[in-house]
Amino acid sequence: MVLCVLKRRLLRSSSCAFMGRLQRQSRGCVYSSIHGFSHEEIREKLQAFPGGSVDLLKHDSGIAVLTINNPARMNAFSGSMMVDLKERVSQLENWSEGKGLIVHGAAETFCSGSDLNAVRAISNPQDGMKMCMFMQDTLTRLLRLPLISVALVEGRALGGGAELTTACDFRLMTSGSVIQFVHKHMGLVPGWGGAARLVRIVGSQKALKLLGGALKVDPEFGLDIGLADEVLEADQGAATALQQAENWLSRYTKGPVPVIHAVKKVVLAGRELPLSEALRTEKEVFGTVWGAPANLQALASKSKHK
Ligand SMILES: CC[C@H](C(=O)O)C(=O)SCCNC(=O)CCNC(=O)[C@H](O)C(C)(C)COP(=O)(O)OP(=O)(O)OC[C@H]1O[C@@H](n2cnc3c(N)ncnc32)[C@H](O)[C@@H]1OP(=O)(O)O
Repeated sequence: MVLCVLKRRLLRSSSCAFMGRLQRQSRGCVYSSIHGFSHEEIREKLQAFPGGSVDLLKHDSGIAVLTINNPARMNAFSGSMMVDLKERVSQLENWSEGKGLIVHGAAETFCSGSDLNAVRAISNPQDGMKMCMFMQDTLTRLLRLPLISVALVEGRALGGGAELTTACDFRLMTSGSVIQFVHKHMGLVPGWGGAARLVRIVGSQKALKLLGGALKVDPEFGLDIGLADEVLEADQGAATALQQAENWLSRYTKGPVPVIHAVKKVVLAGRELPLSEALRTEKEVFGTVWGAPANLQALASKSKHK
């Protein structure tokens, strides 16, 4: 009897710890006030550099489209767009029916990084650090969404735009597109978390070459080094690149929401956590799908995997 109660308490407390860990991991804030990070202060500073927008459209299919929208500046990120992006990510964190996300740029080009006009105005180290923390926080939360995400790269993804592509699970490149970490040419290194993520995607040797040489990655090179997952050729049937990206993504988002979320969570754990912690997380996530409706339905239907 006592043993049972103890066991139940232990289970409850370990499941609380697990939920806390998952929540921290999935909400994924990197910085807090201990790091001198004041969300409100930075937000106010960034709002002083307006222009463009970041737009979110959620489809009934469970796939949302996030559009970086500042075509007059090749979709460069103004300060207010950085704030917009954070708000859109918060909305996606609370989208319980969501399964997939496509991030793309307006007018057939991806994003040319930070708006250089804003960059020039805040080119002192203190403001640079604040912007860096703000964007690291946002892009980490973007990558940790329980959705399967794709960056659709048309035209150019430069500087911070290249970094944004690495905050998605996959990258699709259209013919003629280029991803380029131009930071070295600007006397910089990535600051939006792009270097850390790039190393995890292509490995440290290739990341060193891409950053050290500010190399232009075209679709063929992208596929070769594993930065691009697929090249979308111009479609004879006149499907737009966005429609092609939706078709591509829907292969991975087919199925019930809890199962897709579970898939993303176990992969995220494997990607980010030390093995023993990743295994524990996998066990806990497994516990949420084992015997759940989708599992019971599959068992009842005697499915064959031919
Ligand atoms: C380095 C890291 C840093 C960060 O992490 O925060 C950054 O991201 S800094 C930004 C890095 N990006 C750049 O330096 C891009 C500079 N721009 C270009 O190389 C070209 O404009 C290019 C290749 C994107 C497009 O060239 P194209 O000849 O096709 O068009 P235009 O040059 O005429 O560009 C049209 C229009 O857009 C303005 N533009 C482009 N990028 C930016 C930008 N990042 N910030 C502000 N404005 C940008 C460009 O000035 C033109 O405006 P216009 O008024 O017509 O002159």
